[in-house]
This record gives sequence, structure tokens and C-alpha cells, in this order.
Amino acid sequence: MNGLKVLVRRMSQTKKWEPLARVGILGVPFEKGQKKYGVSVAPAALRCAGLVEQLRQIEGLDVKDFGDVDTPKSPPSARVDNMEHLEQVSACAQALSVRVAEVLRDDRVVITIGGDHSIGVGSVDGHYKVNEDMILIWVDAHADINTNETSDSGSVHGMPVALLCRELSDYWPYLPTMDWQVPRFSIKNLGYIGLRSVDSYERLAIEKYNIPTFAMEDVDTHGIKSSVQHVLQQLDPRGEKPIHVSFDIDSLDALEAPSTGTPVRGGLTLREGINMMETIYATGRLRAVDLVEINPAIGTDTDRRHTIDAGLSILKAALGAPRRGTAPKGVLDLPKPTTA
Ligand SMILES: NC(=[NH2+])NCCC[C@H](N)C(=O)O
Repeated sequence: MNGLKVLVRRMSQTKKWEPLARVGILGVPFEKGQKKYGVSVAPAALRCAGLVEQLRQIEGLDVKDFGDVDTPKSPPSARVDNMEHLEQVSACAQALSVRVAEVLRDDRVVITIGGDHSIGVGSVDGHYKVNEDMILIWVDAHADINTNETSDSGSVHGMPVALLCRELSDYWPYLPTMDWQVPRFSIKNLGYIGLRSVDSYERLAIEKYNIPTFAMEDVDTHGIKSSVQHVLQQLDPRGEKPIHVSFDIDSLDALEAPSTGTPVRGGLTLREGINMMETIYATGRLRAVDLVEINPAIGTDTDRRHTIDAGLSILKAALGAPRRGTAPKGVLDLPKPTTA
């Protein structure tokens, strides 16, 4: 076959991606991956603030709320190998993984509302089961790639990435209760945006595995849009893989999203967050978004409102809400001016 024919055949084989106009929401009221009270009420707080109604306003979007994932009711277990509440974290992630896969198989973009970032183990595991070729963009102030040995806090919300990646599996001891989770996701499919609080061993891991990382200083240099485009390009130059965005609200500057457990100043503006999500939406390949670490129990009423609003804006951008508004369909002109 000549070169042209091969090219034509290859082009016709490449899947044409379009945004999915169907969405499923899952709430995960879980907070045992960190130490502060409150992050488990975020799904209820976001629903109260109009999560479902606001998403339904996006033209053509079919929104289904699948309710909350069952979270473990057992009393908090002891620390295992410097991992607080490992048993609960594991049970929650296992339940979430099953539910995420169900929503994806129903042909919907899955929106997972945490909960703390330890739930990323469940959402990414569930996504991987359906789309083995997925890429993962971890948007966060922190890298969350500690192991039990490198973590100072013992909080599992600082470890989900390390639990997920198969290349890091040798760095873990045997973890009781985690048998269900086989780390098969490859670190080669991971990218970071927004980092500005990275522990020393985390830095080592990022360098060792050459993880495409646009930390805040890189976002300053390149701008948010081309930072996102660079990460996507590095992970998937041909643009053919489904995308999972795990969005920690603390990637936003602490002034924009104050109600969160581990805030860090100097982060993304809400506009940058929105721009990032619009850019990813435009690829047509976004299939899963986690929104985690909103803690409505932290700060004042205004802090809470700003943080929840910021989260809603991020989700709307991820689902194609146009910032410039849409004109009414079939209407050709403005209403007649009323003359006095
Ligand atoms: N998802 C988060 N907010 N993570 C914060 C992690 C903080 C710190 N690196 C730790 O491992 O404890």
C-alpha cells in the first residue's frame, strides 16, 4: 500500500471526539483521608447551592444525579503503616470505583463530588476499568504522590496518586484491605497543573518519572491555556485518549476558594480554572471530573459561598457552559424598541 493510502486509512480510523451531552453526578461524603471535619458535607452543600439545576441550564445537557456513594459507617480504624483510616478510605474508594464505572457505561461524563482527595483512588480506578487508555490531569496545589513512608501527615489524601500508579507499586508494603485495587494505571499517563506545595520525595518522584508538570511558575510563564495544551500534547500527542481531570479546589488561590483544609496562596485564579476547563472541554475527550476538598465548615459564610460558587463555575466550564451566553434559537432580531 502506498503512503497516502496508509495515511487515509489511519485518518478514517481515528475516532472523532465530541463532548458527551450526558452527565452523571455522584456525591462522595467522605472525609477520613484527612483530619478536619466538614469536607464530607460538600456534596450536600453543592446540591443545596443548585448544582443539578445549574448544570441543567446548559443547553442540550442531559443531567442525572445518581445520589451519594455508600461511605463506610464503621468506627474509625487505627493507623496502619502511617496511613490514617486506611480501612475506611479503601472501602469508600472501592464502592466509588464500582459506581464510576456504572455511570461511564451509561455513556455519561461522570462528575464525582468529594469528599477529600483520597477518593481519587476510587474515581480513577473506576474510570480505568472502562477506559484503559485514559489520561489523568491532577489539578492541585499538592502533588498527592506521597507513600506511607514519605508522608509527614499520614493523611491518605496526600497519597492517592502513588496508590494508583503501577510504576510505584514496589514502593508500598502490603496494604491490608486494599486487595481489590490493582494499581494498573501508568504514571506515563499522568500530568500536573497548579502545583506549589510539593514535599521533597514527591519532587523526586516527579523528576524520576518525568511527569509533565505545570506548576504555578510555569503557568505564570506560559499562561493557563498553553500550559494545559502542553500537558495534553505531551501525554497524548495524537489527541485520541479520554481525559480524567481530578480537580482539587485548593488548586485555586486561597483567596478565591478559602473553604478548604490545606489552602495555599499563590494559586490559580478562578478565571484560569475556568479557562483550563473550557480548554479541556473543547477537546471533546473529557469523560470524568472529580471536584474535591471543598470544606463548607471552614471560614465565614462568605468564604463558604465563594468556594462553592467557584466549584460550580469549574464544573459548568467543564461541561461546556458558554461564558458569553447563548442567543435564543430561531429568533432573528431583538424585540421592538418600545416608543414612549
Ligand atoms: N489533597 C490534598 N489537599 N492534599 C494535601 C497533602 C498535603 C501533604 N503533602 C501531605 O501529604 O499530607
